[in-house]
This record gives sequence, C-alpha cells and structure tokens, in this order.
Amino acid sequence: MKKLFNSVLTSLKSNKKSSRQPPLPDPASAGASSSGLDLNSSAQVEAGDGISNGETEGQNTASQDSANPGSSDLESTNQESLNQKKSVILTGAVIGRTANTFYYLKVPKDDAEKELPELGIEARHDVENAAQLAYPFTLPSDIVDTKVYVVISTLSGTQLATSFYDNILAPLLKRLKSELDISETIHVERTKDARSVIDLTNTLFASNANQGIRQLIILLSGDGGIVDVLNELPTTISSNYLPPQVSLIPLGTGNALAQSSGIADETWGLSTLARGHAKALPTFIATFSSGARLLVDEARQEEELSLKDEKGHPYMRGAVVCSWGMHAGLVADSDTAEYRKFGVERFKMAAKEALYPEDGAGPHHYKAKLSLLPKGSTHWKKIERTEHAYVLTTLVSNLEKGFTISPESAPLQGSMRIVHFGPMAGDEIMQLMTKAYQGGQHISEESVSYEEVDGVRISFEGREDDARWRRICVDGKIIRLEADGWVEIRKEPRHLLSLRHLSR
Ligand SMILES: Nc1ncnc2c1ncn2[C@@H]1O[C@H](COP(=O)(O)OP(=O)(O)OP(=O)(O)O)[C@@H](O)[C@H]1O
Repeated sequence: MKKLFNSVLTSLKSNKKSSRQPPLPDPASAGASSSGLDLNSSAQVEAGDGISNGETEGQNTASQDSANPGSSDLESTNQESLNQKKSVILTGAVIGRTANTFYYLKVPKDDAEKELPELGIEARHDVENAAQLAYPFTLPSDIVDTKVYVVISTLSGTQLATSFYDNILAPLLKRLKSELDISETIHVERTKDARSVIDLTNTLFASNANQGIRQLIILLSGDGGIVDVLNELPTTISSNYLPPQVSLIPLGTGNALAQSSGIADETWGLSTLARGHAKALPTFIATFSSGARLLVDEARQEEELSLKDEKGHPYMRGAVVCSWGMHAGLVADSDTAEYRKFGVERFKMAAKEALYPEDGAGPHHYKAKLSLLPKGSTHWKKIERTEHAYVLTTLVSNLEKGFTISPESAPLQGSMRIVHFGPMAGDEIMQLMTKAYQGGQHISEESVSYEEVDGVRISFEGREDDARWRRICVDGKIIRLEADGWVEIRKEPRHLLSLRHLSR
C-alpha cells in the first residue's frame, strides 16, 4: 500500500515540485512509525453537530500539512497501483498519512471500473472537504438505536489517535449522523491519564451493559484499550447483560488483536466500523496468587488488582496474550515514554538487550514449574524442564504485524495455544524469533513446543530471587508475583465483550 499511495500522490502532485518527503508508512502498521506527528494538526467538528466531547475540544489550528501531502519519487510504481486497483476500490475510503497529518483519497463510486490514474482521485487534508468524502464508504446503519461512544487513547502507540480522530473520524461521524438522521449525541472522550478508559468503563459502559443497553465503543487505541475495558466489565453479570460492542481503530504499538483478526487494514479499521458485525471476543482469565501486584507508571508504582475471584485471588482478563519469560520482560522493559517513541521497534530493541545483556552472561534462565492442561483433558501435565526462556499463552496469531507467534490461531476462534522453549544462546533465540517473522515457522523447530491448551500454570516456588524474573504480561500490562507466587490461565467461558468484525 505504501508504494500505491506514493504512486497515486505522484500523479496528484505532478505539477508540484518534488519534495522528496519520506515515503508514507504502511497504514496497517501505523503504530510502527517513528515519525513525529504534529498533534496540533487537529480540527474540530463544529458545535451543534451532535458530537460531544467529554472535555474541551482541541484547538482548530491551521497547521495541517495541506501544502505537501506526500512523496513524489515513485513513478515506477504506477503499474503496481493498477494491479492493486481492486483492493483499493473494495476497501472504499483509502487513507494515507504524511509525517504531519492523515488524509483521504477519494475513489468516486461511478468510476470504480476505470484505471486508477483516470479516476480523478483527490487528496484532501482539510476537514471541511474531508467531511464530504464518505462515499464509497458504506455507513453502518446498525448503529441506529445504539449509544455510540468514541474513546481516543491519546498516548497509544506513537500518539496518532488524536490526529486520526480530528482529521478522519470526526468528519465521517458527522456525515453518518446526518445521513442516518441520528439525533442522539455521539460522546467523545480523550484519555487524560492511564485510568481514563478504566473509569469510563466503570461509570458508563459496565452499567449500560448490565442494563441491556446497546452500545458501540469506537476505540482508537492498541490492545491496552481493550484490556482496560475488559477488566472493568462487571464480575456479576445480570440476566439483561448485553456485551458492549467495540469497533477497534488500531492505533497502538503492536495492535495484536487487530492484526490477528484482520481489522488492521488499509483503512485503519474503518472498513470494520462501516461494514462489520458484532462477534464475541474470546477472552481468558489469568488468576494470580494473593501477592500479585500490577506495575504502573513505568514500574515506579504498584497497585493491587481490582478483580478478585470467590477465593479472594486477584485475576485479570485478557484477549491477546499472557506470557512469562523473555516476552513479558521485553514488554515490561520497553514500556517507557523513551522507548515508546520508537513504535513497534521498541520490542526489538528490548529483545536485543534481553538476548545480549551487557554483562555477557547470555539470556536469563527463567526458573519455575510449568504445567499445562491439554485441550480436552482433565489432567494437568507437568513440563519436566524447570528452566525456560519463553512461555507464552495466546488467543491470537500475531503479536504485531508480521510476527506470527501462533500460526494456527484463527481470528476470534477462541482456541488458546502455548508456545514455550527452554534456555538457549542469544543467537539461537534470535533465529527462532526471526522464523516467527517468517510466517510462524518457529513452531516447526524441534526446540519449540506448541500446542492447544485449556489451561497453563506457572509456579515459582521460591526459584527466582529477583522479582524482575517474576513479571507476567497480560495484554501489555505487567503483573509482578511474589517469590512463591503463581499464575493460572484459563479460557473465560462467558461472552463479555463483542468486537466488530467483517465476518459474521
Ligand atoms: N493521556 C494518557 N496519559 C497516561 N496514560 C495514557 C493516556 N492515554 C492512554 N494511556 C495509556 O497508555 C496505554 C496505551 O496502551 P495501548 O495498548 O492502547 O497502546 P500500545 O501499548 O502502544 O499498543 P499495543 O498494546 O497494541 O502494543 C494504555 O495503558 C492507556 O491507559
């Protein structure tokens, strides 16, 4: 897609001087970009349009990059853009991004069969005009009689959510409201802190759900936004309970859920918003020993987990991954403002540090007892190996674009799989990870165990003195266990949340 955008823009800008801007990123991996986005390039929906902001609306600054939306150096890719014509038209609204702003490319409906260069495609980057560009983007009529919320997770990924809302989503919603004659206000919330989504779910989404109120949450975030919602949904669900429906606009770093379920496409999830349907989101429950603490504020503080089971054990819900060992370590170590600037590269940077520590000692040998409940079995199976490098339980196939950790996992299917292997040299682990980037080939390696499970249990039993090696990752959140702590992961049988998805 990147080349396609560049090529289209080349024809658009043929009368303009070559600016040799950096190439446009692949939109499906927006979070991966490290280019600085001008967050002032916002423009607000006018007052009185029925879209309300939970806080003061952004400034209507004139700093959009209208002068120069793209690169001009890829004439050679015209043929490629022709080859991709069908996907462009099928997708509908095509969205690109320069270093400074998101913008639309419009493909007029009546001209859909013509060649791309003849389409008179227009690049728009001013909001007033963009508001006119909804077609051939189909509008989701099933949102009538539904409470619609937009949640903008301002610090997700490389902080693109604000710009995406202001430049793309707000104009679309405005048009949607007028076309469908929706009188009810669409509520818009921009996160102010790490608790914003949690508080909103607690005060609004959870009680709506228990009262059986239909609601659609358009969530501009990564996996973290989903896990924040999930963990604030009621523990006791009423007989009226109606799972909230989330339409995910993947603007996080890894966007594992969106990448694995086909939501992260060249429209940044807008095709799912437009043409999707609610599907049950499979989830798991990770139950911990009582000393488990959630690490927050770049691990400077710790908190008790809010959910407790009937035995008083803390637990967390997740939809993507529960890991211990190298994966949890690199997610934890790279969750700082400094690392986050690098987008998805932060995981690779932290992985290198974990594989080749400065003291030259090699990757850590993680020590704990690991037991599995194989799918359909009632008997736990103890893994003989007591030292590990990588222990990862997942409901999804990809942890980020191209990183296929569980190639047999199908979108929203609900099967839980474990990938685990024992300690080895940094180079060997690196080779396995490289194979995961090659379509998930690591699972064919003899050193890697991969199977479908109904449960996983990790018990430290005092084998790890340093708390650093007792960190568990649940969908990007980090939970630290005590020296004799444990975690048990099971599938959640209940349908708590729906995800808008293109398949029925
Ligand atoms: N204004 C804010 N101040 C502090 N924290 C915020 C703010 N907005 C969002 N956050 C937090 O930032 C985190 C962003 O998580 P999210 O998963 O959306 O992005 P990510 O970690 O970059 O992506 P992914 O999980 O897909 O790799 C969430 O924990 C969220 O609570």
